[in-house]
Amino acid sequence: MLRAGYAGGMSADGLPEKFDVIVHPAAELRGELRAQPSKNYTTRYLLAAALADGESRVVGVATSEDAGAMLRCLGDWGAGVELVGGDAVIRGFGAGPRAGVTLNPGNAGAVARFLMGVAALTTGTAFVTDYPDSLGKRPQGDLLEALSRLGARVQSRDGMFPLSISGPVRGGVVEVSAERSSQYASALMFLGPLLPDGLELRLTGDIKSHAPLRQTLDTLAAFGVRASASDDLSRITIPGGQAYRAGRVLVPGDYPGSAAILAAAVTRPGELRLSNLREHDLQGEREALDVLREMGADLTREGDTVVVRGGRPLHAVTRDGDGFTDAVQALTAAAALAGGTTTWENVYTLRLKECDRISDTRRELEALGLTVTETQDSLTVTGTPSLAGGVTADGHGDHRMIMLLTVLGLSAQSPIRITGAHHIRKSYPMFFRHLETLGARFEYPEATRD
Ligand SMILES: O=C(O)C1=C[C@@H](OP(=O)(O)O)[C@@H](O)[C@H](O)C1
Ligand SMILES: C=C(OP(=O)(O)O)C(=O)O
Repeated sequence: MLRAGYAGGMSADGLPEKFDVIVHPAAELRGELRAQPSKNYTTRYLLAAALADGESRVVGVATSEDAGAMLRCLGDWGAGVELVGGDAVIRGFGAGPRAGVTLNPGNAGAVARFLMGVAALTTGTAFVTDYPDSLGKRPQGDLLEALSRLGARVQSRDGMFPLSISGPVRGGVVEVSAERSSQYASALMFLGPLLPDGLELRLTGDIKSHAPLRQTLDTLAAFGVRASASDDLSRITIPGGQAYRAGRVLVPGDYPGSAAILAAAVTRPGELRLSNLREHDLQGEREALDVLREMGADLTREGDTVVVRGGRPLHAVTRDGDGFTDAVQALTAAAALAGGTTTWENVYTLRLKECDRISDTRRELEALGLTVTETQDSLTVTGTPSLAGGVTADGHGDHRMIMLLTVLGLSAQSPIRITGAHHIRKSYPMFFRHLETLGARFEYPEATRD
């Protein structure tokens, strides 16, 4: 089976297997880029293609580790997986993934959760991860509870990996908490149409990450699955006995990763044209453009191309960050270089991602000399017009933290070293290469953390 992304030795980005990065200050960033394919649409389209009978083509798939994790797990479950040019051709297993398989979704939270939902179609699937300190610490209990209320047998280590799930289940009405992650509800949405009785989902708690839930509905529709939802998404109805319809889907550009490129471009002099970012897109991180504009950035749109004229002074904002959860780290970099004090509210779920993106951000920014405070569900940063740099920062094994620290390094007076920078490959393998084409300079010494 062909795999996306890193496959041992040197990877497609031409960088070593594990590396730190030394980020040199950039006088300016100038050039044109095409946004990489969306992580969240890639994972969804690949899964929906596997749940269809017949052959689907997912055009322009991401080459990130998370995409690779999904492809690997679907292959292990019995799907035919072939990479042809930039596309994935998937021969689906329909409602019948192989039983008795152990899946390893790597460090991919959404991939893991979506597959856990679908595992209720099997008479036993085990889940392990080689990231015990990251995915292994993320909570799965809300989804396991919903699955067990539907009649699945579940086993786990205190609601975390490693775990196992056995069906079959019939479906019906079920509650699932959406307070810690939307991925639990998305997981059940992928499962629902293939159950005899379908699913009447009741999302409980203060629902977080509405945008990815709408992307899941969008994906179901793209594969011919009927589903309806209340405006606030607290009730989602998926009739049972349906089939996913195989077909051809095109992955749109990735807003979360692009938010980091945009944050870099607005904070340095120069000009960037970033294409492949469609205007009417359900990715919540599209809002990053509005936030940067509100901060004072010169950012315009020409169709699917975003044009940035960088180096304008930025000022602080206060925003609810839940709608653009995967862009908060990128925007925090802009906030750290802006005048005034920025607060991201309603971002508690950031604590439950690849690292604790509230406390770990505070620690790293404080080490860079910034003033940062946190509450349970907010992060506040006071910007500085002049960042000294000259320090080593911990990437916390988290691609979004690495993006944040890289953007800061480009604006610092002395280079910043970021440990474990290879974890950028989880979502954006070409991140450093893309910035290099704009004029940034990096060194890639041996990694000093895993
Ligand atoms: O459904 C998805 O693809 C995702 C949902 C979000 O997670 P939460 O729902 O946990 O916020 C997001 O952070 C993640 O990167 C991808
Ligand atoms: C949190 C993220 O991903 P996931 O939850 O899929 O691991 C992310 O991409 O920032």
